[in-house]
Amino acid sequence: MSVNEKAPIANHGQVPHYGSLGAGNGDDGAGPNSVGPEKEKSLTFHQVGYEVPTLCGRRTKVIISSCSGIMRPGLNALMGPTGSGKTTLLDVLADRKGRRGPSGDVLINGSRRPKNFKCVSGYVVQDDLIMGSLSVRENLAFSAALRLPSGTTWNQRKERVDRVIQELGLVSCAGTKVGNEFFRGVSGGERKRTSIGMELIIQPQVLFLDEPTTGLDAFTAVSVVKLLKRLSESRTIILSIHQPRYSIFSLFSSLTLLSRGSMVYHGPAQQVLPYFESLGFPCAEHENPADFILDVLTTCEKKSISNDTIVAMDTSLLGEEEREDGGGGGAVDMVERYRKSDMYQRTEQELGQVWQRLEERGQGGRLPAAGYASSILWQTMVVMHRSIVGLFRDPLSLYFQIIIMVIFALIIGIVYFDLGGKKVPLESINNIITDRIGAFFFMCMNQVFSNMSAVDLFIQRKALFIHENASGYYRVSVFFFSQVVTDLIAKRIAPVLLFSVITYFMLDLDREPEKFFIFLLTLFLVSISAAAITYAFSSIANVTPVATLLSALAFVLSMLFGGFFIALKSLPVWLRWLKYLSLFRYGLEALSINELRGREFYAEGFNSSSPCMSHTVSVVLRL
Ligand SMILES: Nc1ncnc2c1ncn2[C@@H]1O[C@H](COP(=O)(O)OP(=O)(O)OP(=O)(O)O)[C@@H](O)[C@H]1O
Repeated sequence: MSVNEKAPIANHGQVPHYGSLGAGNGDDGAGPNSVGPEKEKSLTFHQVGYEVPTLCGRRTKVIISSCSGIMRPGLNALMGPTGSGKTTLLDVLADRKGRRGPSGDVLINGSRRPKNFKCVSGYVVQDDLIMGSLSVRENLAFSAALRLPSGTTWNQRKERVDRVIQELGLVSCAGTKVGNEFFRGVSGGERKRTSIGMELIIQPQVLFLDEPTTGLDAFTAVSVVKLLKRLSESRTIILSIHQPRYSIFSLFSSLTLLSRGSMVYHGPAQQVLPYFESLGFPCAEHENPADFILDVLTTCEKKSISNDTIVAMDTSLLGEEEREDGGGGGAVDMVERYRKSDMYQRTEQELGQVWQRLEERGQGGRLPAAGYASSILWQTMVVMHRSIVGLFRDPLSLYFQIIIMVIFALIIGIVYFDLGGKKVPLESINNIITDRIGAFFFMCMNQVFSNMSAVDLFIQRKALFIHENASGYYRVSVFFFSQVVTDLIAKRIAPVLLFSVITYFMLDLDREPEKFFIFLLTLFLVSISAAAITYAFSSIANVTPVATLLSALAFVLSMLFGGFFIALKSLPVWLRWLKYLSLFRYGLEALSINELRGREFYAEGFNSSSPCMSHTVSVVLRL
């Protein structure tokens, strides 16, 4: 029994449910192009295109153009040679390409897609973006916690998770960690099924999958597509796929073929070979249909790119007409021929009727906007809980941060050990200030540069965040807040506390409790400010080296204008304002004033410069 059939959870009005998209599974002979009373129970797309600006920005590059069709409940495959636009079309249909770029209309059950369609549809990305340090069950529970309506009880959520685990055959590995690049977890097939399960939690009526068989061995790939076939009995599944073997191809209900961004076939998968044969491309008896189709399309594409390449091309794959006319036309011909086919005309006619009905309904043609299923507070709690669990499951970076901080504190403590109380030897009188300022400078430097470890904070999980945010798990602010708070408490604040205690007492700084807390607060603030700079670069950069270099540049400039290496008054006037941006300046000044203001130091000893050699002097230094 499918997940959908057993669903007992009431929809509490937060996530619109669009009802069944139709009972047919695409194998009932109706096919995607049939005209009939069920035609609106589907996803239809009308003249869909996608363009991106070129590098020079003045012109646009067309990635897909004028794609129209109908996807009914069943397994709808998008196929085509590499770079033909499968993923782009899938993303446009799933409303994942933003506002600029896509054109055309996508309708669900004959109505315009709701705003935030992402919240009510499922999308499984090619790379299986799931948290590796959590188990299969924990990942599914995370999805259930955020994507089921807020009125859902804890038991109902658990029940839904259990059912998905059973449905997808994940019972034996439910408690196993998914795994990541550092440690092995579940198998590739189990990981893919977990990704599918993350989306099935919300029982989407439309499920998109980008190349779900990539990276899987042949047997696992077949079992995953068989699973999808079973799930497609009650929902529309649209998947892009590159070159499936026959056992997978035979499971498809409908097939959409793309060539260089245009559709060259859209109809029942079983009719594609007769269609190609009618164009003069007969498939050999034992040839895999998918291989054959891609060979034909690739050959035609190559042919249209350059007539020179036809010399090296396997012309046996061309139709009779192409062989006779010496190879003109190519992919353009395939598009033109499809547009002249009965299949295309039938689809257009049916789409026309759907469109007409939409226009008759006037303004009521859009489905109610979908929203986030849970409140911002709940999202923050759930995402933060996952961050904390993830941190403690993989605590190496946390331990390392603490160990490095302790080592640095001990080094500073040893080098500047016992800077002395009130009384110092006369020959050290000059060192009272310089040693302290030197120690404070190194403390600030340590606090600032140790935050370089935060450059990965937003880069490491960027892909996961983009996917989850695009799928309507949580808001951007929720992710930002949860990541920052977890990182600050665990990796910034706790190590500073240790560092402060060790250095303060080893250096024997002023023992007044108030001064110790100001010292601690100053180091906290320096550390947090440096972390904030690193977070900013981590958010805007896509790769760690760029974020690291930008952070290092900011810190070095901050150090330069901190007043330690050069007196700020010696700087050129037009550069002096930079001191206001220097973390080091604020940190150094605060620590120095805290330690030195109002203190008195006594120096006593033998004065060698005195003409009277036995004279003893005492100096009182008041600051
Ligand atoms: N934002 C973009 N800017 C420039 N070119 C793009 C952009 N997005 C896609 N393309 C180009 O559009 C074409 C189609 O890309 P798409 O990823 O949709 O193809 P695909 O059929 O899924 O390919 P594959 O099978 O290799 O994954 C490719 O040539 C790609 O380089």
